Amino acid sequence: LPGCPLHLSGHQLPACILPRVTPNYPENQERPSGATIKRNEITGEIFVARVIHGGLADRSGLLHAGDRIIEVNGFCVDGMEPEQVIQVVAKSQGTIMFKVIPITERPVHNQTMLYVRAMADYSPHQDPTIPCADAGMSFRRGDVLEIVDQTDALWWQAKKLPSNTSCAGLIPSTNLLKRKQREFWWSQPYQPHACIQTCKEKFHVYGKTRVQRDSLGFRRSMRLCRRRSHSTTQPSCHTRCPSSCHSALNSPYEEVVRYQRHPQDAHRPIALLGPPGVGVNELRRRLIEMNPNIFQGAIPHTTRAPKGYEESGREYYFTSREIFDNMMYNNRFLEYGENKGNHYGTSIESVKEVLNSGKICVIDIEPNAIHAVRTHELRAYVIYVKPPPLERLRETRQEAFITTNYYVNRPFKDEDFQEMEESARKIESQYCQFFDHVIVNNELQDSCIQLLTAVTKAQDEPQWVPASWIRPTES
Ligand SMILES: Nc1ncnc2c1ncn2[C@@H]1O[C@H](COP(=O)(O)OP(=O)(O)OP(=O)(O)O)[C@@H](O)[C@H]1O
Repeated sequence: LPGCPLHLSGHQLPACILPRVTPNYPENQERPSGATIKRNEITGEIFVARVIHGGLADRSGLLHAGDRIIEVNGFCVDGMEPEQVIQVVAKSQGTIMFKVIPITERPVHNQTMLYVRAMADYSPHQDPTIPCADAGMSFRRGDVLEIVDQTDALWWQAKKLPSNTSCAGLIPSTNLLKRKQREFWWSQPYQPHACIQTCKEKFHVYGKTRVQRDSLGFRRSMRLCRRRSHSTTQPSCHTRCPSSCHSALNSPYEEVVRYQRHPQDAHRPIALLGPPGVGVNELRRRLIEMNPNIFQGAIPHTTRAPKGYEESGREYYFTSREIFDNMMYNNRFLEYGENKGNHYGTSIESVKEVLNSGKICVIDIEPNAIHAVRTHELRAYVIYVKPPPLERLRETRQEAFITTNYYVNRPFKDEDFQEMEESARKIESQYCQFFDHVIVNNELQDSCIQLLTAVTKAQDEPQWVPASWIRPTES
């Protein structure tokens, strides 16, 4: 490998020969690239353990996993510890000469490209088991990764997208990361029913009531009764807190594919969510009002009796308790709940009805309904509305009003903002990997423009979506 300055790293395990990126190699600016080596403990022979995809060794085409290294720059490496081999490499200047016995049967790389969305955070420098931390790649929940090599059962090679580097990094395979998550899960102190605690907290956080404010029924009582039902009936972990309770058991990577909606296909519904009072309803209302021929909300079902001016199919679908229960048991509701003895729910059918009419359905959901809208059937585009920093909340919400259990339209107080921020932190910590887009609701006008742009992109531009939406028969 002519002239590559080498950097030593990976003091932990099987050693790395990692030519560190330097200005001489501008295309590799961000990460080390090269290969890792290992020693056969019985024979003392040194082998190339892994060649990093797109790194120097890979691009040279001269070193391959399984090659036996005999000499480095004339030094016989047999019997040396991998760290000593690295020392030799490190001291080399200019051209580094490897004498190798090539592996006789090179594995054939006929793997298809795999793209995944990370459902967990990972930091190689906090993982003592990684063969070489400097060859590792960190990622955060929600990142889309291109898996370029899965030959090793434990350590895959991947690039984070969008990527401007040719060089991959090591990441734990699905099985390995699952194992790590399980180990972490068991290492945590026992917390009795952590999931239900979350729900209670949620109810506490979301425990403000909202009156129905306009004839179009924005927001309706859905959020309200959802929250109330948390207080009256203790929800089961599975239905209410899937992401918090089962994260340790779920796959840490979700396979994704690039999906471009065909102009003749139904539009993707837009699901807005955010902490109480952040402005989800305001943004949704403004979007629909901007062009009611294009955007429409879903009409909820209710078991309550219609008021004089109400018409079934306009404000609500008025249904019997029997039909409501039936829909509930058949999982036909995205959300449902109870308020003052009446049941309310947003059904999948009511969303599809809007979509079938050619319009874009815009709904607001509770965070735990994300899983109900991220399905093959609906293919929703999830937009998270995030509060701006406290200072900006104080400045922008001077004329705004909040409706709580006790007050209708009272000015915001500092404690409302703090509650909003706390709730935002919780939502983000549990669900950020499912957000397709985030809008920081600072200036209302800007947020509306951002929302319109995001909604348009969701319909007209390719997006990463779960592969199961496109190949629904596969799990
Ligand atoms: N960016 C903004 N700047 C100023 N005021 C805003 C902004 N966004 C929303 N508001 C105002 O804040 C108040 C609360 O907004 P909204 O009712 O939409 O919140 P929400 O997220 O729907 O809350 P909840 O979950 O409690 O129903 C409203 O008076 C709204 O007009």
